[in-house]
Amino acid sequence: MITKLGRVHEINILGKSLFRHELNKLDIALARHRATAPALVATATCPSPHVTVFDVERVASVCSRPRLNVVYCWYKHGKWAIKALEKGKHVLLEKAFAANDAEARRVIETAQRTLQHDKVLQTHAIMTSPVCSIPASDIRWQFDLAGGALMDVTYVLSSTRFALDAGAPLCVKSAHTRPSPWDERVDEAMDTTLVYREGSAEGAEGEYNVEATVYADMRRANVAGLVPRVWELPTIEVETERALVTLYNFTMPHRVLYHYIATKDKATGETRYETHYLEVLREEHQ
Ligand SMILES: NC(=O)C1=CN([C@@H]2O[C@H](COP(=O)(O)OP(=O)(O)OC[C@H]3O[C@@H](n4cnc5c(N)ncnc54)[C@H](OP(=O)(O)O)[C@@H]3O)[C@@H](O)[C@H]2O)C=CC1
Ligand SMILES: O=C1OC[C@@H](O)[C@H](O)[C@H]1O
Repeated sequence: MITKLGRVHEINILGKSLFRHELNKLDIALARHRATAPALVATATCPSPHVTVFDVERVASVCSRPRLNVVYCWYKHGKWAIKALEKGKHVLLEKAFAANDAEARRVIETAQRTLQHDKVLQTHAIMTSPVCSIPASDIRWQFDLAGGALMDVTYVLSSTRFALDAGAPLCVKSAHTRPSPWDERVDEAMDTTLVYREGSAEGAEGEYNVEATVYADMRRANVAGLVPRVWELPTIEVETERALVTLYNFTMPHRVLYHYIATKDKATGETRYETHYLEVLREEHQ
């Protein structure tokens, strides 16, 4: 399930790189002539066996299929995108996504009217390093070098902002620190709740406020003094109205370290797991 693909104009800017990395998540593609469709897919940077190509004139009937959720359209016309949007599908459009101003406005108006974003209710991001894994001499502990847990594992903040498509937080609701044993000005751990405005990235007004908790710890105690908490590799949980999405180890998705993206459907209780290892992506793109 893709809960939110982003605004139409941002998708266009992302272009090929999004196509390359997101292709496996796409369900259908549209081609002007069914006969030429395989050739079109073959020219893609990373042809995916998961993409089914349909004659674009069939978009309305194809989009009636409930399991299809995203339509990738690489034509400079909005009419097919509008049909897909009318069926409640997300659309991924190549530039220019419309032939003229009026058509562009129709696409945007249709998207705003039909796309139902799964509203984000809250997020929780965590990243910890086991006690003794960072020696006392490390720059991460030095106040003059901007040391401290939140400064070092800032991924908890960047992932939160990514999930919420948000700019800087509106306010700090609470913040609890555990000072470093070597310098109390440096946070060894930080546990904070921030309020963000969803959609406020790059100066946008945004839509609604969301509470986000983050926990960063550079000297996390082992369980029973022995077991490092490997499950606290950088992880973010994003709770939406319909799902709980967990991205485990999103910064270092290597096979050795393991990672996953879990999507739990709140209605059915079912959880779907997927992995996107860097090595696999690299191999596929060579
Ligand atoms: N983007 C990413 O994925 C990652 C980013 N990082 C970031 O990279 C940075 C370096 O981390 P890491 O390589 O592990 O650290 P290292 O301890 O290996 O390197 C630290 C560097 O800082 C220099 N240094 C030490 N003291 C001072 C000082 N007082 N003034 C100026 N320079 C100093 C050292 O130089 P000298 O040898 O001369 O003492 C050394 O080159 C950190 O800021 C970290 O947050 C780290 C890991 C991953
Ligand atoms: O950037 C980083 O990524 C890996 C962490 O273990 C490290 O402390 C941090 O600097």
